[in-house]
Amino acid sequence: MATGRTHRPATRSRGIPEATVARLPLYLRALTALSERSVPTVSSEELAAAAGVNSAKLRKDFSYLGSYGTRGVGYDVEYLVYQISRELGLTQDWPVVIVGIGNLGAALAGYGGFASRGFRVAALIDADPAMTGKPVAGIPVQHSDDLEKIINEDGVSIGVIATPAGVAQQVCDRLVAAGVTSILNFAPTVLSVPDGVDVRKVDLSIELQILAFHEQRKAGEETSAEEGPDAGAEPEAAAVAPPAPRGATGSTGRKGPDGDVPAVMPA
Ligand SMILES: NC(=O)c1ccc[n+]([C@@H]2O[C@H](COP(=O)([O-])OP(=O)(O)OC[C@H]3O[C@@H](n4cnc5c(N)ncnc54)[C@H](O)[C@@H]3O)[C@@H](O)[C@H]2O)c1
Repeated sequence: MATGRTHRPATRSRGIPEATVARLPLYLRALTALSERSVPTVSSEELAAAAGVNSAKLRKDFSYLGSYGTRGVGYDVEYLVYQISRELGLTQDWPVVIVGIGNLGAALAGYGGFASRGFRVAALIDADPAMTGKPVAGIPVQHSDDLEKIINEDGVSIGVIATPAGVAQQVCDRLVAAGVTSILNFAPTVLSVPDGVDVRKVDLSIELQILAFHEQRKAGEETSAEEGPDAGAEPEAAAVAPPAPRGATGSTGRKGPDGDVPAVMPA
C-alpha cells in the first residue's frame, strides 16, 4: 500500500472527529477484502455490516471524506480504498522500529500485516547483547546502545515498545529524544510523553477484563431470569462489578497522561 506521496486532503483542514478516524481502519479492512475479490461497488449497508459499524454512522463518516456514494450504485470500492488510505497517511511508507525483541516483539516482527499496510519494520532493537546480529523474521536485531543512530538513519517516526514495563518509560524517553513522535506501547505501564507525541496503548488483558465484566453481567441476568422477576434485584445490586476501564474498548478516546485513553491497570 506504500504507493506514492501523500496529498494533504482538504478534509483534514476541516477536521475529522477522532471517533471517525478510529473507524477508518475498519472500513479499510473491509474494503480491502472486497477489492481483493474484485468487487467494484458496495452499498453503505453492506460495507457497514462488513466493518461492524452502523450504516448511518458510516455515511456520516464518509461525508467527512467528501465521499457520498451514488444512489442505487453505492460506493466505488477502489476509490474509497484510495481515499481512506490517503486520509490515514497510508499512501506513504512509514518505517517502524520495534524495541524489545522477546516473545511479543518477535511475533510483531513476523506479522505480515504491518508491511501490507505500509508499515515497514526498519529495525529491531534489544538490550540483550546475546541477541545482537541474530535474525528475527529475517531482520538482524540491533543493540539498544545504537537506538538513536538507528532512528536517525532510518528517519523513523513510529516506535513500538515491547519491553518489560519497568524499562518502558526509559525506552520511550530515548525514542522521543531521538525524534520518534508516535509510540505504540504494549508494555503494561502508563507512559508520559511531551506534547506532539502520540501514544497508543494495546493491552489484551484489559480487553479480557472487559469481556469478563460482560460475562459476569450476562450470568447475572440469566440467574435473575431463572429466579423470577423479584429475585434479581438484590443479587444484582450485590454483584456490582467494577466499571469497565474507560476507553478500553480500543476505540478512540481523548488523550490521557500517556497520550492515549487512560486504562485502569492493577497497581
Ligand atoms: N499488550 C499486550 O497485550 C501484551 C501481551 C503480551 C505481552 N505484553 C507485554 O509486552 C512486553 C514484552 O513481553 P514479552 O513476553 O515479549 O517479554 P520478553 O521478556 O520475552 O521480552 C522482553 C524483551 O525486551 C528486552 N529488553 C529489556 N530491556 C530492554 C531495553 N531497555 N531496551 C531494549 N530491549 C529491552 C529483553 O532483552 C527481551 O528480549 C512486556 O511488558 C509484557 O507485559 C503485552
